[in-house]
Amino acid sequence: MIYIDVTEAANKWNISERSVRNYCNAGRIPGAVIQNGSWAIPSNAEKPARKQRAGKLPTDLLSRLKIEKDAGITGGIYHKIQIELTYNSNHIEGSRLTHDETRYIYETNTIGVEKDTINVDDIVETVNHFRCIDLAIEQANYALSESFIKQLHLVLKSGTSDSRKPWFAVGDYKRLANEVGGLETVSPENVPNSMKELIKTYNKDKIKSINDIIEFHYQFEKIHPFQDGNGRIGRLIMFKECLRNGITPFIIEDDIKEYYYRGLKEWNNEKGYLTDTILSCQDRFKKYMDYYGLKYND
Ligand SMILES: Nc1ncnc2c1ncn2[C@@H]1O[C@H](COP(=O)(O)OP(=O)(O)OP(=O)(O)O)[C@@H](O)[C@H]1O
Repeated sequence: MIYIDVTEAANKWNISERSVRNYCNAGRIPGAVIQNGSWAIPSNAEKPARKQRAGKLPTDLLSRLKIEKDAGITGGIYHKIQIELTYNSNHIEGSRLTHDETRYIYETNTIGVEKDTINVDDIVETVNHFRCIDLAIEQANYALSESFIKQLHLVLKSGTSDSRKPWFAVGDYKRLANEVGGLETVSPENVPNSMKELIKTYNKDKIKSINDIIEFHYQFEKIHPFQDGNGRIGRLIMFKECLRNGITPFIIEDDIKEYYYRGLKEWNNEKGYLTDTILSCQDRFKKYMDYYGLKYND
C-alpha cells in the first residue's frame, strides 16, 4: 500500500490539513493509519463526501446509520447500536460499567460515580468502542482487510494501560502466546500468515452469507491474533460484514453469553449451537429495525 501524508491529501482534495485530520480521526478515510505519530493515508483514498442534512430518512440500515451518525441524530438506531453493542460487547469481556453508565458516557461524555471504584480502562475502552463502531459503519462497503482489522485494534486499545506495556502491540498482532477457553491459539510468529490466509479465503466470494460471517468469526477467534481485545474486534468485524452484505446485524447480549461461548467451543462438532444463538440475536435486532421503520431481507 502506498501512503501519502496529511499535507499531500489536503492539496490533492483542496481542503485544509485540519479537515484531513478530522476525517482521519472520525474514521472517514478507509485504510488511514497512524505511523510514527502522524496519519498515513492510502494514496488511492477518495475525499469523503460532505455530511448530508437529515431529511426523509432511508429505510436501509447502512444508509440510515451513516446519515444519523453524520448528522448527530440522537434517539435513532445509530444511537441505540452505539450503546447496546458497546455495553454488551464490553460486558461479555468483563467490563464492570453498567448499561446506564455506558449510556451516560455516550450521551454526555461524563460519568456519575455510582460505586466506589471504576476502572479507568473500562471507560477508555468504552469510548474507544464507540469510535470502532463508527469505523465499521464508515468502512462497511470496503472489502475486509488486515489494515482495517488492525485499525480497529488501534482505536480500541489506544490510551489503555495495556498500551503502555512494552510487550503489548497496539494496532498490531500479538507478541506473546495466548490461549482462549483453555485451548491453544496460533503462535505469534504464525499469526501474520494465518490472518492473510483467512482473509484471502474469506474474500474469495464477493457475496457473503450469515454462515460465512460466523465461520470467519470462529476462525478469527481460533487464531486470536491480538494480545487482547479479540472478542470485541471479532464481533465488530461481524457487525461490519453484516452491514456490507445487507444482512441483519446482531448484538450478542450478555444474557446469552454462555450460549455464545458454547457455540464457539462446539463449532467443529455442531455448528447449530452458534448459528442458532446468532439467529436469535438477529431476531432481537429485527425488533429494533421494525421500531425504526427499517427494512430487512433475511
Ligand atoms: N472455545 C472457544 N473457541 C474459540 N473462541 C472462543 C472460545 N471461547 C471464547 N472465544 C472467543 O474469545 C473471546 C475472548 O477471548 P479472551 O478471553 O482471550 O479475551 P480477549 O482476547 O482479551 O478479547 P476481549 O478483551 O475483547 O475479549 C470471546 O469473546 C470469544 O469471542
